[in-house]
Amino acid sequence: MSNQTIYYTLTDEAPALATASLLPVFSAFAKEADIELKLTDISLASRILASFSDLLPADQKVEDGLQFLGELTLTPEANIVKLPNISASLPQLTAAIKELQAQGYALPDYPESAETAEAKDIQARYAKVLGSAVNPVLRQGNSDRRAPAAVKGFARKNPHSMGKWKKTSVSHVDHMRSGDFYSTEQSVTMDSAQTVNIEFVAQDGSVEVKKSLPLLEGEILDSMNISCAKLREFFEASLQEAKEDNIMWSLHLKATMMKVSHPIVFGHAVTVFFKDVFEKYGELFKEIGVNPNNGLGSVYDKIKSLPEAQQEEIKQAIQAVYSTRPELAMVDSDKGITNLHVPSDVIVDASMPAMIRNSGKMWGRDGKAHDAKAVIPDRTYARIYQETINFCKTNGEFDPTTMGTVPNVGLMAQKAQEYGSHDKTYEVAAAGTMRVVDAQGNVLMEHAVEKGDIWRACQTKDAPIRDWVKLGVTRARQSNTPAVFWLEEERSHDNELRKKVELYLQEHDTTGLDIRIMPYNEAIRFSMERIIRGEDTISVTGNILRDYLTDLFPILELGTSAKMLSIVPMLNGGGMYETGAGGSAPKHVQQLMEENYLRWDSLGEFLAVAVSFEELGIKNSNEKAKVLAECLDKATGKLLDTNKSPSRKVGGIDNRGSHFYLAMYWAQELAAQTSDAELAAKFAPLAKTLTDQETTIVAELAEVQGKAANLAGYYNINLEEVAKVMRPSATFNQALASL
Ligand SMILES: NC(=O)C1=CN([C@@H]2O[C@H](COP(=O)(O)OP(=O)(O)OC[C@H]3O[C@@H](n4cnc5c(N)ncnc54)[C@H](OP(=O)(O)O)[C@@H]3O)[C@@H](O)[C@H]2O)C=CC1
Ligand SMILES: O=C(O)CCC(=O)C(=O)O
Ligand SMILES: [Mg+2]
Repeated sequence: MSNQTIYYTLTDEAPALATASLLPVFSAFAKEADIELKLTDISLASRILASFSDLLPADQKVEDGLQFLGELTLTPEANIVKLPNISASLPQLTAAIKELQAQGYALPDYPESAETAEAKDIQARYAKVLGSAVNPVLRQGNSDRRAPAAVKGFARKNPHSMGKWKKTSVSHVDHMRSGDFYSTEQSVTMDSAQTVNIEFVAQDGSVEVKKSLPLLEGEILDSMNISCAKLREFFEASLQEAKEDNIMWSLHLKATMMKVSHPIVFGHAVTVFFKDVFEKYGELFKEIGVNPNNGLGSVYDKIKSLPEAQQEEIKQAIQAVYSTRPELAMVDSDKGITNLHVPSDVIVDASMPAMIRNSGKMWGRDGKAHDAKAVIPDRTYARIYQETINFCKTNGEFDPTTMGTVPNVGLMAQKAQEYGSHDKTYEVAAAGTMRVVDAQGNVLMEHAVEKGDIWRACQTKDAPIRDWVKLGVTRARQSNTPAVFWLEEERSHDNELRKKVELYLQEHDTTGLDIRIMPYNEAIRFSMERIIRGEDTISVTGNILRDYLTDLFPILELGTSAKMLSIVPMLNGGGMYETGAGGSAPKHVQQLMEENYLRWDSLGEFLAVAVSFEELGIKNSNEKAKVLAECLDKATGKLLDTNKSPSRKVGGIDNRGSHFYLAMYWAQELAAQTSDAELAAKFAPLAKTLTDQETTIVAELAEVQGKAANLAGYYNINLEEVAKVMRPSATFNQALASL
């Protein structure tokens, strides 16, 4: 493997479309510094194909890009630019399978239930692809996410819209008060390396070993349980309260990343909300394969197999429920898609900040925004949103022109905390006890459980914690900013973590630094009190708070988390540069298909690639790579200053136009710099051509807008076909080819 290789990921949806236009720019420039950008396909479609590769004919086999990159992350040479990918919910996974089957791949259907060995094998293969299956594998380091100074400066000068907050807003967060993960969490730190067993003890005393877990010395192991009965009671009470108070009801989960536990929670919300329907048609639904964990969409999908009259009857029964329940938040009011239709439509990290930015309102049936009860059942992290809402009610909305920033240092490496919980999460089949037993037979933790409860264990290894503390201190020192470790005395996991934080802080010179440890509510209030005074505060948090906060603050500060610099310094010395902190923006693809306009902002890619070049330059003493990086950063600054980022609507500059401007400014910077004469000479003609041809190129790009675009595939895109749509300017293409 050449050290001069950067692996650029091909993912899904909007970022994959953007790649068709942007990668040719990066590749053309990189080659002048002897850098190769290798595209590695980790899209949902390719991951499905890879996991069935042994069963596919030779011409349909694909390389397992994720496995390749996963191995690469463990080496010091790793230099990966990672774009957001779909973490597929079951409905998305089945849609992708269907598309691939239609394209001629003889893939098996997803088995709804798996009794035979063959079905079990198929299900296990698909389970590997389901949900957040990429990030936990590639993130072999902790996370450093921040808004670069140029981006923050731009947001201050060009503030995004912010919904007004009124003191009279009745929006709030509703969560369980008992029986959730928060109230049941137990945690231990292993004093020696050993294998422990997760066991289920039935009421008759029989013991079933669910799993053996090899643990390292110093590893933290947690276990916790959600009571199914209390969860359902909570949903019912919450719905009744919302109905009485005449407030919209809106569920916010992360069924994608928490791929085992949250779809089950989502399913309970669906069956409680539509209780009348599920009571009446429960047996029938079972027969036709309705899975409430896949949302109301599953009902509409599966009843298609029934006679028309019966379908109509069920549809009417669903409609009748709406009059007995509070108004339900909508995902797409024009199409009648509710918050309970598909588990991956409303994803809490992005959906709660969007609600808070929008005056605490969600969209209703009438297409208008209304105050809402935001339902986030488990209290562990839900409370930070209530605190933010309280703050906005008291102090009004945040002001992007003056507010400070909250960068994050997140514990994430080696599947830390909830990230690694999926293969240790169980929907309990019968009443009994779930317990963890050590090698000597001592019971380390145990929970009394009932049928339907959701029990899980999480692991956090010592080395990642030590690295995370170091990263927190380093960021505090480098940016001269107070850093707060968010740790809660009420959580036993955090108490174990805290001992290590206090220990490992001693390994660093912290003189002159402001480093604190605070419980979540205080930490967020402290950060927000500082933010409105224009002051910055680093949040040093566990994995889920990392995820939540790196959407929450960017969306309030910058309008989107796409503008974040997201670095993963890997434990083994390599680096992964993630683009932005958000997702793959499915809505953007819809707009491209309808009117050939892609509003995806590639700023995250620009920032990530600059750091990737810089790191490669440092590691390989490649001076040209460093010059490319410096000039790319300057070009990005200029692009912001001159307002050449994509606008939202047809007629403006879209993703492709912003790529052209980036290339033009980048070439201009390279031609003008004096540290590398060879590069300056090489890029001068390109800078001239692009500058001279600006009007022509912009016109060629604008010409295609406004008509439908055919992508020939949603999940399994053909990059050459997509390039026809995404590279419509012959003049620009020729200029790049001439390098
Ligand atoms: N790192 C990763 O791999 C991540 C992957 N995901 C995956 O992404 C998918 C969508 O998740 P979702 O929660 O809807 O979050 P997204 O971040 O994709 O979308 C939320 C909204 O943010 C705005 N947005 C996000 N990125 C950009 C960008 N680059 N340019 C302009 N606007 C942007 C868009 O708003 P508007 O419509 O107003 O333009 C978009 O509709 C899911 O499949 C999820 O699993 C999610 C998070 C991280
Ligand atoms: O892996 C995922 O599903 C989502 C990751 C995410 O949202 C994040 O890292 O911010
Ligand atoms: Mg996120």
